[in-house]
Amino acid sequence: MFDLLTENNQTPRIAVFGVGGCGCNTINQLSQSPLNDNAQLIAVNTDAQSLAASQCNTRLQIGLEATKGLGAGANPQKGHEAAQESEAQIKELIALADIIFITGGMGGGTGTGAIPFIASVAAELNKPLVAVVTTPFCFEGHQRNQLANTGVEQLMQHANAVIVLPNDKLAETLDKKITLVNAFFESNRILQDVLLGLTTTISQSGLINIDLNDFIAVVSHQGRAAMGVAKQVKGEDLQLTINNALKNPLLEEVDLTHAKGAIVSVMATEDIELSQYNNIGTTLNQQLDPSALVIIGLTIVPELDCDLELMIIATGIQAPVVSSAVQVDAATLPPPKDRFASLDLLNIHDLLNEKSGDSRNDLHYQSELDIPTYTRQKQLN
Ligand SMILES: Nc1nc2c(ncn2[C@@H]2O[C@H](COP(=O)(O)OP(=O)(O)OP(=O)(O)O)[C@@H](O)[C@H]2O)c(=O)[nH]1
Repeated sequence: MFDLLTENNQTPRIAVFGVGGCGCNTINQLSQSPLNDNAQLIAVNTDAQSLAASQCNTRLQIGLEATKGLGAGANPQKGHEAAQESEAQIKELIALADIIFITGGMGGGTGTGAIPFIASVAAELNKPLVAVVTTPFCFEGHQRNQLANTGVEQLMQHANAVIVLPNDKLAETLDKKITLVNAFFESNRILQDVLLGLTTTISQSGLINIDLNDFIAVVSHQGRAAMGVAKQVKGEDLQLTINNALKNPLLEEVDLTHAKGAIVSVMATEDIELSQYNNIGTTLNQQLDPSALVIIGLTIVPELDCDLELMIIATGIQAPVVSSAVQVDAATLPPPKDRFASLDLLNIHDLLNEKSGDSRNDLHYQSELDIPTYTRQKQLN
């Protein structure tokens, strides 16, 4: 049913699980990107039809008995049972990797129920796991938002780090007139970029390396994680770039002073000055918990089209999160029933699959979303 890379080489083996409709969409789009050979994409779903449309080589249908291949019907309990039923296959896939990334949308049945279960299996096998999940749009209703919040809480009990990207925040960055399908598609591009950034960070050999052990040391602080990306254009103040990365509008508003660790990946031309490099470390140390472990990797990219690019992942954030999902005012919403039925999402998923097939050479979108250079360069090669 699946075939995972087992080659024993120096670079860590990364398994990227996309779970449920949203997770499978994201890794479908990710499968179009030039990923390192050490990263294996694994589509996991209860929905046989959606899985059949996946472009990933490794596909795992979970819970054949529990769901009959028809999805979990927005019931996280069903999603959990489905993953439990397929525990043996999940274990086998996790055992083959050194680090696990997992992505999906919280608020439905499969992702919300199965992602925390998969994270618990990884914890049992002592494999580090970083989750990147979305929370529903406000218009999806109070019920989905509540399911999503419960799912995130459960996930945090098992994952090393949980990066939450609220769909509303993703939408804020898009044109107000964007169609619903395009909003999902573009938000998947952002998810895709976060995952690509993560896998690249630990696969790349730089001048100052971030190796797997560094990465694990920082993500080992359980709790929320936040990730920001920014570019320093020529002549811009470095401080401004660092602040832009720390105040990434895509992420939940987290208080970084509670962060216990940070991984910083710097891409720069060979002109980078020692003082600039030091400045990044000093600024971050001022913004984070004084005891935070900060690791800064540096990769020289001679043909970089800006002075430098920063990717910051802050981990171990335990303080309450100001989340748009939590702030939903039930009184302003129509009756608390699920207005975003899974059937609608399925249709959207079909359209997204078609769209991701169409977009392989669509560099117009990429420049619009300011995809980091390491992604673009690989795509152009
Ligand atoms: N950004 C983004 N969010 C999505 C996408 N599809 C679904 N979502 C979000 O993820 C939540 C869960 O939807 P799905 O992933 O389709 O649900 P599921 O986990 O497959 O669960 P079931 O359909 O109940 O089996 C939704 O409420 C949306 O907020 C997508 O393609 N992109």
